[in-house]
Amino acid sequence: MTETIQKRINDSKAMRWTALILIALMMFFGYMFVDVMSPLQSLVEQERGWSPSVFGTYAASEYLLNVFGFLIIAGVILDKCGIRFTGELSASMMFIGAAIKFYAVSDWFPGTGLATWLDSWWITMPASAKLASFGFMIFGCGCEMAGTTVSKAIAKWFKGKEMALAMGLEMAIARVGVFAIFSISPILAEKMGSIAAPVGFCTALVFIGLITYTVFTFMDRKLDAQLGADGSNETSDEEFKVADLKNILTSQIFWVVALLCVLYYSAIFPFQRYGANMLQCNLDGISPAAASNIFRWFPIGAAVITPFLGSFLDHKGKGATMLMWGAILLIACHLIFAFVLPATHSHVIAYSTIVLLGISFALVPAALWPSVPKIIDEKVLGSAYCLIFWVQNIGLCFVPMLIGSVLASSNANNPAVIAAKEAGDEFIPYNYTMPLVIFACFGVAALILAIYLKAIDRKNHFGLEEPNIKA
Ligand SMILES: NCCCC[C@H](NC(=O)[C@@H](N)CC(=O)O)C(=O)O
Repeated sequence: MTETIQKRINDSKAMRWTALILIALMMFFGYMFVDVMSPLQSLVEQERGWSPSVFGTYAASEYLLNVFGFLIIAGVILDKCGIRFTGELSASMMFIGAAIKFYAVSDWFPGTGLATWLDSWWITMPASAKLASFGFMIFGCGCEMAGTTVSKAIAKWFKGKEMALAMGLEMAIARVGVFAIFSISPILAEKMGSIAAPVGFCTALVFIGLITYTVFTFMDRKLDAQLGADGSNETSDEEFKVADLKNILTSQIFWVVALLCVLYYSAIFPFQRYGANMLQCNLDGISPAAASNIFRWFPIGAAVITPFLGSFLDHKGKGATMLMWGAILLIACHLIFAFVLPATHSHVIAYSTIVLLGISFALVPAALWPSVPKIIDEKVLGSAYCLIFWVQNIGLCFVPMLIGSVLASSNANNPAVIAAKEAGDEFIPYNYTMPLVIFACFGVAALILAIYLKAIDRKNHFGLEEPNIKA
């Protein structure tokens, strides 16, 4: 008998890819909101009086509650209440946080009683920055919880199917969002004459994300009805217990993956903040805009390649090997930036290293996130994703501060930097060798963990090297 019977909603290609688009849109708009103010730093300083250090405090606020334990609670909520409730909760938190931040930077806020009160303490931090940081903190909790919920949702909908491709596409769509907002945000701010305009625009998009996720929950309800589950814990027959967290935290492979994740991402996201300036410092005479133009190929390159690597992983496997190659490329790129670029000032080397780094940034995320369901029991998958994010967020919160202080101390006696500062120049020609060597060291540690991961996978047969789709 050759006839195939479609049993469940996710057996239909059209339905499962529609589900993916609906949930990916929430992350697309979320990632846009995260970076909406990143290209507006000098404008925020002019309009609202945020100094660079105020801007730094505001940027760190996104991670604050997550680092102090919110992500652990988020994991429990996700495994106890399921992807529908947690997704709605996170999308709502993203919207509420975004709306608070929009109000804080809007013209309606100055002069209110709240603004006067917020201005009366910690006076170096303007009232608008305090309220915006509060909103961004709530948004950050929602966005990270959403990131893990989406991974668990994809694992549920694409189990035994194109799971890595789906996760790769979701990340690619989110990266396109970052790329898009870096171009749109300054244009909107200029055309509307206010930084509040792009923030308001992205707040509206976050609300649309809440709607698209709500539509997905109806599809997911149908899948659960077909699975015969009751909807409270959709992916497992056994009920999740908080005590199960102990099993994750005492699992060796969990720690290998979590540490690999924090080390790798600590050499990527914090580098993203300095990348354009690093290129400007090493390619004589190039403008900030020209440096950004080279640098933007990094996330967009990763976005293009990630789905292909995801598809490769689905059909051929080799997840642990991909993690190793991602770490090797990361080390090579940071060392080229540290030693070869300052010696050659070559645009060709700059471009090719950015492309190589983009390939690394595709290899590791494409292999890492779909590997988690292979090593962690389904009923604690949400908690595992959240705990990995938690460890990662600690790194993402502190590494930028480490890099900033290493950059300052390693340039304290740099004659070119001293001269530029004395002359009041806008452009300070920093030497980035030390921060880049630190990034490369993170890569070396990640590579050692990737090699170890491959070895324990071979011994314990987790299936990290095997394809997701069995022929
Ligand atoms: N469903 C998404 C999987 C994770 C994607 C990953 N993002 C993160 O790790 C975030 N925690 C980063 C952040 O905190 O900004 C990525 O590769 O973007």
